[in-house]
Amino acid sequence: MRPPPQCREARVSLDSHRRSWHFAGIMPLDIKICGLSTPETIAAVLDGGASHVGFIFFPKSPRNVTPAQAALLRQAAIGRAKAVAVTVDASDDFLDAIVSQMKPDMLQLHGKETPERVTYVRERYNLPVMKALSVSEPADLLPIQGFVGVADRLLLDAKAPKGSELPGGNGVSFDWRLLAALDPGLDYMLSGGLNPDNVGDAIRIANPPGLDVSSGVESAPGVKDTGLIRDFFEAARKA
Ligand SMILES: O=C(O)c1ccccc1N[C@@H]1O[C@H](COP(=O)(O)O)[C@@H](O)[C@H]1O
Repeated sequence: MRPPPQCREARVSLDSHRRSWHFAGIMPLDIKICGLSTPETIAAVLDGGASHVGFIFFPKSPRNVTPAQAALLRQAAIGRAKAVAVTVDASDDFLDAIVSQMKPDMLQLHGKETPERVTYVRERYNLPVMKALSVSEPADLLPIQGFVGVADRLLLDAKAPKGSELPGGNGVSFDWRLLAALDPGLDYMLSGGLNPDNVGDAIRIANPPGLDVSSGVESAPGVKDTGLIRDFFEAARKA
C-alpha cells in the first residue's frame, strides 16, 4: 500500500540510479515525458529528472519518429533515463525494426493488445512491457487483473475522444479519484491530460507511483516546450 500523499514532504531528492524523485525517502515517483523528437527537449527532460523518455512510433501522430531517428535521440538518455518505445498494435516486423535499431529499455503497448500478446512480445524481445489501458469509469479498471503477472507496468490513460485518430496524446484527463484507492497489484503510471497546472492535483488525488505526460508540455501538437517541461517538473516537485 502506498503512503497517502500528505506523508510526502516538500524535500525532494533525485536518485542517481533510478532518476526517480524521492519524497523524503518514502516512495519514488517515476516521471515519463513522451513524444520526444528533438535533442533540445530531451536535454530539458533529462535535466528535469525524468525517469523515462518516450518515443512514439505511430505514423498518424504529430510526434511520430522513425526507428533510426529514435536510435539517435535516445543516446542522450543512456544511463540517465529509460528509453520507451510507444507502439500501437504493432506487427512483429515493425517491433523487430524498432528493437533492433533503437534498442529501447522498455516497450509501451498502447493499442488493444491482449495479455497473450503482451506475454509474447515480452518473451520475444526480452524487454519489460508497459501496457496502456483506457480509463473513464470504474469498470475500465477490471481488465487490470488480466495483466497482473503478465505486464511489467500499466499506463492508465484517458479514453480517446470520439473522432480522434490517436489512442493517446489527446490531452484528455479522466477522474483521478478512480485511482485513489487502487492497489492494482503491479506498478503503474497515471497518464492523460497532465500539464503543469494540474499535475499537483493529480499527485494529491491519485498518489500514483508514476506520471506520464505528452501534449501538456507542448506549445503546439508535437512541439515540446522546454519552459513547460521545466514548469511541469517544478509543479510536481511542489506537490
Ligand atoms: O502521444 C501520442 O501521439 C501517442 C500516439 C499513440 C499512442 C500513444 C500516444 N501517447 C501516449 O499518451 C499519453 C498521454 O498523452 P497526453 O499527455 O494526454 O497528451 C502519452 O504520454 C503517451 O504515453
